[in-house]
Amino acid sequence: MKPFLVMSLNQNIVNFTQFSWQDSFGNGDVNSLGANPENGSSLAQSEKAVEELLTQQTPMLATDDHLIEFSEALRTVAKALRGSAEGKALAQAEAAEWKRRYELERSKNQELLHKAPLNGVCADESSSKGMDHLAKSPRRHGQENGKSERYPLERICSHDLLQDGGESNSPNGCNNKLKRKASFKLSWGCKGQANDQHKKEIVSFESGNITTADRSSKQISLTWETNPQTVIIFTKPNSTSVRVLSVEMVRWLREHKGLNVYVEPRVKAELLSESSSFDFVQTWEDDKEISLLHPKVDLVITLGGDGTVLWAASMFKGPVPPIVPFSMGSLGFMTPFHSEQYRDCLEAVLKGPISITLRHRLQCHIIRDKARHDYETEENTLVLNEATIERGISSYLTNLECYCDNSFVTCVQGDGLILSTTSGSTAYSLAAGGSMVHPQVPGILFTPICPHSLSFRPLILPDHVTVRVQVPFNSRSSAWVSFDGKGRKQLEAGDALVCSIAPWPVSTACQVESTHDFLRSIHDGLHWNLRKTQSSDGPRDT
Ligand SMILES: NC(=O)c1ccc[n+]([C@@H]2O[C@H](COP(=O)([O-])OP(=O)(O)OC[C@H]3O[C@@H](n4cnc5c(N)ncnc54)[C@H](O)[C@@H]3O)[C@@H](O)[C@H]2O)c1
Ligand SMILES: Nc1ncnc2c1ncn2[C@@H]1O[C@H](COP(=O)(O)OP(=O)(O)OP(=O)(O)O)[C@@H](O)[C@H]1O
Repeated sequence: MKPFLVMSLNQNIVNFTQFSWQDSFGNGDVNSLGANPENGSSLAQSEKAVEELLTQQTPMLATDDHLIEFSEALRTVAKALRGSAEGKALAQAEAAEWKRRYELERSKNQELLHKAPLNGVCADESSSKGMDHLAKSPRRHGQENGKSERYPLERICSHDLLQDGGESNSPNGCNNKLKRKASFKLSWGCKGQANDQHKKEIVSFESGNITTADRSSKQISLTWETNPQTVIIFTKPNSTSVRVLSVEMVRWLREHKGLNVYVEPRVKAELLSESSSFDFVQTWEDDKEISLLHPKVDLVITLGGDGTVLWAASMFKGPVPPIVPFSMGSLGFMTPFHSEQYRDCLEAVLKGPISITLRHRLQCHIIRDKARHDYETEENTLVLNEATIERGISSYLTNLECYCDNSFVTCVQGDGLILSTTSGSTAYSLAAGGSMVHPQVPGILFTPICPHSLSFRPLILPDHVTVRVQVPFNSRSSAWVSFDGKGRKQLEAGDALVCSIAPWPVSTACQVESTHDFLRSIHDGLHWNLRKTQSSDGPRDT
């Protein structure tokens, strides 16, 4: 070893190594390193400096294996870090542009609101459709109960984000004439409480006293600010009743509601085989194209069971439009709407306001041991229910090392482990002994499958953590991971699955409201705690 070289290198790489080791687990504080675009160039310089330093040193002996390995590791770290900083700079530039557009749009809205205080018109509506039309509309924001209300500045309004940025050139008609999505606002409040501003500061500590100012999660209500124009329908395949209903629903949405309708390619073929009059229905060619549709789609409708909701959510790798799930399966934890009453339900949803359940998703990322030096890694997968890591066809116990924010949790020896969202708590996790958790409780369920230990109880972890599950190098067998029961992938020794809460939840429309719907689903779906009531004629405490 050459002490001088090691010292110089250490001075140059101290930050690199800290960043890389943390970041590979999804926990690194990227801001501390890549907070400004200049970091990209300073990191490139550091990388160059490392290169120079390495070439300036006295020639290494062939026996200096450690040193060679160390310098290779350094180059990899520097390369990864530079890529990360460049990505960050790009994202920041994009965020700044969005902020600028937001500010511009907001001041335009306020100006227009000021000019038209009597009808409470949302600015972009007035510019796109004209005041006359708006004055006639029965559902103007701020006019409910005859009141003329100004928007609270803190409201969350979708239209700033969802303006249609560009036209797709899809051959299947994705380049439709729509200019923008319907805008809506979300408001938070408990029953009977007029508070519709969500306070960001949940905990205050004025004068040294810690108090909670607000709940982190509340019943959320969605109010359309402009009329929804476009819906997308996902249907369970190979079901005659679903097929019959989809034909009827598509016709009704077009003829009675004047909506643009997208369906899956398979369904479009089915509709055309019914009648050529369905040629107005739009579709897409491959699943990548559908994610481009998000900026144009106001509402997603599912016809099927929970699996169809999972399927629909999986089509959106980023933000998901609100989903209206109709129950056409046997259980239906996430499908509160009755298909027989679809017209009334859709009328109510299209009119709004509606209660929604905001269902968190997990983003899952596989880190392959053999690709640990590669900057490019496998794509993230988003799950609405769970990621399951299990032994697959192997007859050996799984041996999974689990870490939570880099703290060792435990080693799972058994059939496997389920990392579930709270929405998924009533699915596989429940069958494996996990608790049922209200879907709006933020958290990650850590549920073992048939653990070979008497004391392994399931855990519920907070929503801010990152969980890493690793197949140790000395494991007797590999493991398999599946996502919402699909897309199974093998995890070999040294591979890891990293999961954290995704920034894109799935909002599903409620029949009544979130808690009511959840309780109804566990009563009706599972017959939870059903027992004959004990009669009162018997012994009593005196
Ligand atoms: N032993 C088990 O209970 C078990 C085993 C494998 C998979 N699953 C679940 O099946 C899901 C995939 O569903 P699918 O419909 O594509 O497959 P599927 O057709 O095999 O149906 C699985 C069942 O799970 C129910 N289900 C799905 N999500 C649910 C939820 N969030 N709450 C309550 N029940 C739910 C469905 O209604 C269905 O009855 C997986 O995400 C997993 O949770 C359960
Ligand atoms: N549009 C779709 N395209 C392809 N597969 C789908 C689609 N919708 C649903 N599926 C798959 O079909 C399967 C069954 O769907 P779903 O759970 O909705 O119906 P179900 O099994 O009849 O309902 P339940 O489980 O409540 O009885 C699921 O595995 C789901 O992934």
